[in-house]
Amino acid sequence: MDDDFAPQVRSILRAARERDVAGGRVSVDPRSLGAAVADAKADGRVPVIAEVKPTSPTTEGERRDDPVELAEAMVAGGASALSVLTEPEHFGGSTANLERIRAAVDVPVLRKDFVVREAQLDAVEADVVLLIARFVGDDLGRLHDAARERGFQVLVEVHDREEVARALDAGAEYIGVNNRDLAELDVDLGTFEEVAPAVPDDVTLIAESGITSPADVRRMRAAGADALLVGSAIMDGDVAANTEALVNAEVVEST
Ligand SMILES: O=C(O)c1ccccc1NCC(=O)[C@H](O)[C@H](O)COP(=O)(O)O
Repeated sequence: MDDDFAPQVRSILRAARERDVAGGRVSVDPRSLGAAVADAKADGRVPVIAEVKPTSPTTEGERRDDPVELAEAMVAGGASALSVLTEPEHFGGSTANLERIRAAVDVPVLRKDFVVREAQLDAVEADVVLLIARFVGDDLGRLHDAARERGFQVLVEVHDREEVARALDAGAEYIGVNNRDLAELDVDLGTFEEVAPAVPDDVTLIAESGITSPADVRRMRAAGADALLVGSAIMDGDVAANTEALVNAEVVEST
């Protein structure tokens, strides 16, 4: 299976498989992601999940600002929820960052990492955890159940319609379609447009990766996205202003 992935992704997976977790089982009382998305829609804001992403295999350099200050600026810019990278080797993240951010803000916080074993769910409390269908293979249902038993909401990330079917079999209530192809690391917003019709209306559907402008936001929303997960375009420059521009992408100017 790993041969299908770009070398950077194979390296991420190797590191994920080797990462140990000390400590006991977590039990989470989560802030509702569904309610945060619904509140934004009711206010005429685009539901944006802004990502604290210090670096990545496809980003040059690393943003070294205090992650809590970045997170607070994203919330000030209108983000409905945050995604926080906890993967240390390739994304400059940490579980400590997530703990500090979750204590500082009142919006739901997604733990963005590459969980491949049940024990890794216990690394830190978060409102939502990510499971990547392509990485966990046949373990998706078991890991989804294990995460739900701990109280987490679960975002299942998919890249094609076959993975949507597997996510639904696992009981997914939140599905993210990643526009970034983990085999090649190419980004194509057409992926979301192709896959979204396979997701039932009662699932909260999130468009992930490659969203860089208000026009991209409108394109993903027109294709059925309930919410958008945006990292690089928010992290590049003034994070509050960048978030605000995407959150207000559907505001019609009155003259
Ligand atoms: O972002 C990367 O370079 C990357 C490389 C390999 C595997 C995963 C990667 N990103 C993970 C993500 O899911 C994104 O951080 C997230 O969807 C935001 O994407 P973007 O808005 O394009 O930064």
